[in-house]
Amino acid sequence: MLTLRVRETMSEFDYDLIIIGAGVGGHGAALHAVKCGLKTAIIEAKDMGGTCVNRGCIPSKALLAASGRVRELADSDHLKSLGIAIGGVNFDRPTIADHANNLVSKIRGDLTNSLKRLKVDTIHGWGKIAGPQKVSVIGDSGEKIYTAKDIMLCPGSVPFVPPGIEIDHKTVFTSDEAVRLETLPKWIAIIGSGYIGLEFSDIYTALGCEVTMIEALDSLMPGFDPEISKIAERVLIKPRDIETYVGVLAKSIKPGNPVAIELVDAKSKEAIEILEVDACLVATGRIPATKNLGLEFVGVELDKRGFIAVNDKMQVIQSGEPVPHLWAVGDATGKMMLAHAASGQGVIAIENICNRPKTIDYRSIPAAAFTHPEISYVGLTEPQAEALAQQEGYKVASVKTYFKGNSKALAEGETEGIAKVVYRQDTGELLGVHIIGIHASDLIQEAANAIAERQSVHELAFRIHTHPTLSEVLDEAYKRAEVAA
Ligand SMILES: Cc1cc2nc3c(=O)[nH]c(=O)nc-3n(C[C@H](O)[C@H](O)[C@H](O)COP(=O)(O)OP(=O)(O)OC[C@H]3O[C@@H](n4cnc5c(N)ncnc54)[C@H](O)[C@@H]3O)c2cc1C
Ligand SMILES: NC(=O)c1ccc[n+]([C@@H]2O[C@H](COP(=O)([O-])OP(=O)(O)OC[C@H]3O[C@@H](n4cnc5c(N)ncnc54)[C@H](O)[C@@H]3O)[C@@H](O)[C@H]2O)c1
Repeated sequence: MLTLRVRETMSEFDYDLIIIGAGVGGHGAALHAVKCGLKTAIIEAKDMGGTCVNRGCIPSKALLAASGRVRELADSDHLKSLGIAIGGVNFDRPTIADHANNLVSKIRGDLTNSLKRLKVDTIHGWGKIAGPQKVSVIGDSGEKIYTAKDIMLCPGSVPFVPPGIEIDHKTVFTSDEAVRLETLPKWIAIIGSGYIGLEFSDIYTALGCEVTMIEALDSLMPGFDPEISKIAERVLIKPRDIETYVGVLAKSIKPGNPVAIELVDAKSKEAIEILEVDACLVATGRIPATKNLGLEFVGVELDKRGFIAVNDKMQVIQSGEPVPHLWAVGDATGKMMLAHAASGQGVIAIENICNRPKTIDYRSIPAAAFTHPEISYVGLTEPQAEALAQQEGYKVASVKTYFKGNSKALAEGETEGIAKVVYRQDTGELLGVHIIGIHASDLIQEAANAIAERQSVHELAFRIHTHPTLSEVLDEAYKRAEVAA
């Protein structure tokens, strides 16, 4: 059946599927498309692997790994409590930067080869829709038109720089430059306390920089469950060389030596002060890279914020209706700006293209900040769960367990942190799990799997966990919830 279908489309179109953008969204979709027997091409204008591989997850995690070791080895009290004494720790900034750059090259090479091996055609150039089932690519040798039964848009996102902020890429820069770690400024301001602000404050402070963090909203790390944000502030901010401003807007930033940052009250817009620092990282969110995609040739308009509207099957939507043979995944859809969400959406789109209807379940997609210790979550925060419960007419409960009560955490001497489980009081259904503590990014997966299955704490409390492991922090939480429910 499948072979016949592919042969039919091959006679009619150049490809079964053309993907625009070879980030993790496009790459994940391409791998799955080949498994489904689709003749596939992927178009990339810049670097294979997109943001995650070249300017995002990969280099930032390499920097966090190296700077995390420095932090650990510099913590003489912690080492002493384990009976270890070392004579100080030295590091070499360029070698740490090389570690990140080399990892980027390796992973970009692996990703490119994986597409070659699977006979996915890689086309370099700017891809855009030229009409229904038609794509134009402008590359070094001019414009070429290709036809495809289905087209998938995966153009990703770029850093958002608020008006008034001038970027010179040297003294005032975004994560695109920060991941290269070309300097270690003595004093750096970080605008925004989201994922990037938090991860880079971890890197910079471990490597001896003084940080000033400026957040426009009323609390730091506003995206996390409020209880987790509070603990994160106590563990990741207060004990470190980090000064914070909340409810404060960076109204203008002028690059130079020093960098001048005009701070105003976020609500009243009253002037606060001019801050002078050595450098500034602007980490104020990301915007979709959706300009010049030729959407007008198929009558599609972007939403108000510039995202491509999609349904849960990843079909592009116009006026509430799916546009035939047009799909979009990844950051450009504005759902969850995470690498695994992008590739997960890609897989869902391919399943639907192959007539195996599937929808994406955002509730069960986990997220993590790779700080020391880490933060992770899946599902709803407690305030989100409360709001939903009020609409749907049930009550929400939550329980907490502490890393300081866990044998493995005690053995490691890493006892900061909690796991918080949010669930429906009537059925025990797990609604959200939030963790801050050592290896939180790995611990969250079992909760994500449980939420995907809409499991209840009544079932989860009977799952046997290995002893002694950090996973018992969650085991204990499920057991407490089962008793309380
Ligand atoms: C500093 C940083 C750290 C991050 N860390 C993590 C992390 O630890 N975990 C995590 O899950 N996520 C992380 N993210 C987020 C993650 O990188 C993104 O969610 C992910 O890269 C989105 O993938 P995508 O395929 O949608 O888009 P992108 O990765 O942005 O890829 C889009 C690609 O499309 C190309 N393109 C765009 N338009 C066209 C066109 N018209 N023609 C041809 N090519 C085009 C672009 O050049 C680009 O290569 C991080 C992001 C940053 C910035
Ligand atoms: N570990 C991870 O998974 C990871 C790591 C890094 C980035 N990312 C992804 O990249 C995206 C971008 O990260 P981010 O940290 O830039 O965005 P973010 O949306 O997480 O945080 C941006 C913060 O900046 C604040 N802000 C905006 N304008 C401001 C101003 N003028 N002055 C002061 N504060 C201001 C916002 O209130 C917000 O708290 C995230 O959405 C995330 O999905 C993920």
